[in-house]
Amino acid sequence: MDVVVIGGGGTVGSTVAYTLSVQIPATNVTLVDTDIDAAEGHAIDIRHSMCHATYGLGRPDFASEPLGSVHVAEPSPSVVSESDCLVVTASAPRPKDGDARGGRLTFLERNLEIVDNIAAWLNEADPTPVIVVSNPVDRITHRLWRQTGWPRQRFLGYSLSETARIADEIARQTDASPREVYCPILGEHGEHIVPIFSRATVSGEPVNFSESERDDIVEYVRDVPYDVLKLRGAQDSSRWVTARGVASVVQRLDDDCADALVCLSTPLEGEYGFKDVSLSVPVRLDKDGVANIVEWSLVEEERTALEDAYRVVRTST
Ligand SMILES: NC(=O)C1=CN([C@@H]2O[C@H](COP(=O)(O)OP(=O)(O)OC[C@H]3O[C@@H](n4cnc5c(N)ncnc54)[C@H](O)[C@@H]3O)[C@@H](O)[C@H]2O)C=CC1
Ligand SMILES: O=C([O-])CC(=O)C(=O)O
Repeated sequence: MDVVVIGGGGTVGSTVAYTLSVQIPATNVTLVDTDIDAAEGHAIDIRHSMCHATYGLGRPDFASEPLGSVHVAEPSPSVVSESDCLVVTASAPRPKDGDARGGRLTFLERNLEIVDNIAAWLNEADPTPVIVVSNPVDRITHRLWRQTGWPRQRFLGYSLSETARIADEIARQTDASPREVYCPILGEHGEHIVPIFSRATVSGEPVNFSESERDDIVEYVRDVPYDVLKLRGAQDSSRWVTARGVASVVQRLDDDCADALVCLSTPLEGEYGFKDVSLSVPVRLDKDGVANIVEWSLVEEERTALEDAYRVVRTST
């Protein structure tokens, strides 16, 4: 599989490249970045890390598999046309107040300019599935769709770290393993997340929380990326959970795994009664991106929260 990471010289982009090299060793990754030296520095380092696999150190099974590579390239439509998917992590540096809760929105104006620049060279290329990571992800996904003119089915805004965070918190509260927890999240990647507790399960069984327990869980999910930022220093965002989630979406595109649903942000044109907005909703994926959007029936509280997310995101898109 050939994956282009636009913003690949940065924290998340380079970690996506590394994670792909471990999770799907045959992947060829191309890093595109305005800071070409940073991208080259990461490409060399990750290529060296892959040599551990060729020697079979610790993972002899890799030795017989084809190995991909990691390279840099200048932005060009041909790089994109030759790829199976794009990951967009390009971003302005985090603004001063961007490490406080709600900080994703502080990137909005500068990242809209950045994706407009990217769209200007992308739209000469053949439409390719795009996983958008740059924040605020729902608005940036929508803008990139509008500016490229590619089919909306190609656009997948990445919001799955919140699903991982809620699984971790529910596991803690119920004394279960996070692997046994399922609680999908719709809505905005931000303050207006909409956890679908009515579909939550632990070890395959429905789970009930009181209103105050639900509120505590949601507050944890809203707070924790900013706690992580502050602990590590404001320029180091949640690279590990994000990169692993993005690599898993890339893998899912490759698997053509039609039946399993995943919640990602994609442009809506009437689904859930919304249009002119991108929000996370359940989608089936195929190699071209969104195969179809699934409309779940929601309980009243979830429906109201989703409508709030729509109003907030749409007015600033
Ligand atoms: N959706 C999610 O779950 C997450 C989103 N993010 C967001 O992802 C973005 C990237 O985060 P980091 O990697 O930590 O930032 P970073 O600052 O380390 O990396 C951004 C990279 O984009 C490059 N860049 C800027 N303009 C460009 C352009 N026009 N073309 C190509 N490259 C360009 C920069 O040179 C830099 O290397 C941020 O907006 C962040 O908020 C981060 C973590 C999770
Ligand atoms: O605010 C950020 O850059 C990080 C982010 O979106 C996340 O980790 O979910």
